[in-house]
Amino acid sequence: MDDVTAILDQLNPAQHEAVSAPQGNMLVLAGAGSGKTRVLVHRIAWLMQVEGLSPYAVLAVTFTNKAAREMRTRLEALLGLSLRNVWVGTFHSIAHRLLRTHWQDARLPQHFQIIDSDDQLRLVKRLLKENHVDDERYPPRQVQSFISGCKEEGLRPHQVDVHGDAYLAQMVDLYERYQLTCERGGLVDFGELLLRSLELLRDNPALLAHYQERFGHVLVDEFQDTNTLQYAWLKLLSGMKTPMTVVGDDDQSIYGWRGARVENIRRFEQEFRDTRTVRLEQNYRSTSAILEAANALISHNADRMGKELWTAGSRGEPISLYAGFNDLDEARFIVDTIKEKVDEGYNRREIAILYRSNAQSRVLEETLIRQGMPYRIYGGHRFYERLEIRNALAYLRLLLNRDDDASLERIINVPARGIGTRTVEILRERARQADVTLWQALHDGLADASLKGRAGNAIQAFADLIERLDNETAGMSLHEIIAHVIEHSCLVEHHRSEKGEKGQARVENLEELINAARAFTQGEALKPPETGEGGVALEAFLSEAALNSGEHEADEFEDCVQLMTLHSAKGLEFPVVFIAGVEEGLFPHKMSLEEPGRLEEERRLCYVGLTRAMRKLYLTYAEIRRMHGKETFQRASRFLREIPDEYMEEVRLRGQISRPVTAMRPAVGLSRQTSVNGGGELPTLSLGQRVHHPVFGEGVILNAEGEGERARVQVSFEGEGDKWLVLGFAKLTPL
Ligand SMILES: Nc1ncnc2c1ncn2[C@@H]1O[C@H](COP(=O)(O)OP(=O)(O)OP(=O)(O)O)[C@@H](O)[C@H]1O
Ligand SMILES: [Mg+2]
Repeated sequence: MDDVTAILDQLNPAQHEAVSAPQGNMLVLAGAGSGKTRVLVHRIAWLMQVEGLSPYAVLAVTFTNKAAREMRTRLEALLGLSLRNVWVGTFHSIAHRLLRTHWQDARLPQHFQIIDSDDQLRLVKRLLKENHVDDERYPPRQVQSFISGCKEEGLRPHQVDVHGDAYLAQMVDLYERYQLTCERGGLVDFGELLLRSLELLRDNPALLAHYQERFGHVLVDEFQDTNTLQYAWLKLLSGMKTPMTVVGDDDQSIYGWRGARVENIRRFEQEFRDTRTVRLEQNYRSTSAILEAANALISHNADRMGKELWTAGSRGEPISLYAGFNDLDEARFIVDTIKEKVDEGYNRREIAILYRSNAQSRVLEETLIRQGMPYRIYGGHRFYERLEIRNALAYLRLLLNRDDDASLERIINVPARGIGTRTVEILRERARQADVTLWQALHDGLADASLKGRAGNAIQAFADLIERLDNETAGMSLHEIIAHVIEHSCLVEHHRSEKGEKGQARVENLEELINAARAFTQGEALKPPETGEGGVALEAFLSEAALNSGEHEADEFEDCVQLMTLHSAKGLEFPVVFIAGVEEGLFPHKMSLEEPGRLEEERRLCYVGLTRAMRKLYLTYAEIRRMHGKETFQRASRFLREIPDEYMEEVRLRGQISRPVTAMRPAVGLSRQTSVNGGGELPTLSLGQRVHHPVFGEGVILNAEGEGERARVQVSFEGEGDKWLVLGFAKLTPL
């Protein structure tokens, strides 16, 4: 009985009940950190150990592959045996496994290929062109999301009701052609994995019976984020007979924008027979200050399923709130505080920095790198490794050096301009034979007319574009060059037309690259360049970017700070958590303010963020942030006001040399009328104030540091950009 004791030992009575309940349908509905995932793991162990279920008979669905690996490890530890045969995975990985095993029944070629969303988009564009469909009326991204949306709802082209609507009929026609092309090429997109495996089971009664027989129990974590298709898939697989255990939290439903249906929780209770609903109310993760703050925040949402959460833990430290002068100061505060925490004895991996938008990581990453603090971006790429950033950098590299083959290949058809892989192969072959670079081969091919027709025109247009960008940017400053190139190469437009969060994030990242360039020339962020303008600065900037992307890479097992978006933090926990950029427009994200229901989803995302913290939580925001290439004044997020004061404490600066002096720091929510310096003969200035300079003209004070004679201010001048000026010398007049 030792093993059974191990399974039940570390559970409270409600968890105990859930884990050891007789087999049947069960819904565990409970708030964050109440042990839902723990219950799921222990229930699997119980089913195997006590109910005698074979490892082969368990199907467990998790949200990420990492969660699946963790679940397997924890199970092996509980049961003391190796469990390579258990089916634990994400919906996609399980569907994939089914299709690989039964490719014939699924009417797929044996070596079918999975395509990602970029491949999918390329395919859609080709179809639009081949069929002479106007891509202004039917933007490729829209067609792509229409197709994915249909698949998520389980709809094949003939099942979409067009109601005589010509526009919709065209969409459906494209969907049909897309599907035909995929069938011919043996291509399977992500949505198809699920839909195809659903159809596989539905249309093969013998196979379905086999799996229904085989799986003795189906378990699902993070059930609140399942979509319509996933729900249908579970329903089919269980045949409403195989018992299911699902765990979830309606307050943590954060993927509505991707088709997740929180209603699935209620549907489950209604549709699955004799569902036992268990509520867990004790939170084991966080201090009571953190938990109460999260409870208060989420209470601002209407239409919740209602759950109570309490903790027996201590109140702990209050949540620290820090208002940075700007995003850089915010990052400095975070990294300095992390250093203190490490000195206090925390491991770096116990500390996480969470943010709403991907682009926010750039300033944080640079500050971490500068301070020699190893970090890892969880569930995503580091800033300089992101696809859109690498594309932009490839254009810039090509401006400096046409012979950079890797960069040329990377962007020759990005955004798509009709240069196919065959043309690129011809170029490559030519270059190899003549022993020249691709750029050279391309020119030779145009000169001797061996590249002609449509391909020739497209190549010519590309060569012209690069030359034109080069000419147009001559004499520009670094950030202007970058702004010009990302705009006129149409990279921004390319991603802007992408629907949803992903495209938005890519546009934000590109804009963030302009910010990086500005900061670079001001010597704020990366190493300051030796020489000032244009090409030289560009070269220095590109080298730094290359270094940033490779050199400081921490390997997976190194003890390093964890950076991730709030979305990817779901299900995880860390002793120390920072949430950066808690500002209106950023979090809640401005996109969410336009669509009904989205604000509540942002609030749930905030609830997810707060409840990741175990012992200490920091919320930070910047009063001035560079966004979309320019400085904007930011307001503290409404979410901060929704957390009662009693759980929060404002952090003020402790007057370190590398930071602005205390007197300059405006208090949270107060006006910025704080004195920049107290010196008698110097003018009294405040952040955000307009000033006049005899040479640079009018500008706004963005930042300040140092004291007395040595105090410096950063001023954003119209037309002159940002400059740091020493107050003692600069003749600034307040306006
Ligand atoms: N009975 C218990 N005794 C001690 N610690 C527990 C108990 N139950 C859960 N925990 C611990 O509490 C923390 C939260 O548990 P778990 O991650 O399972 O919660 P969850 O409900 O899945 O959270 P989330 O909603 O964030 O996914 C974990 O560190 C877990 O080990
Ligand atoms: Mg969990």
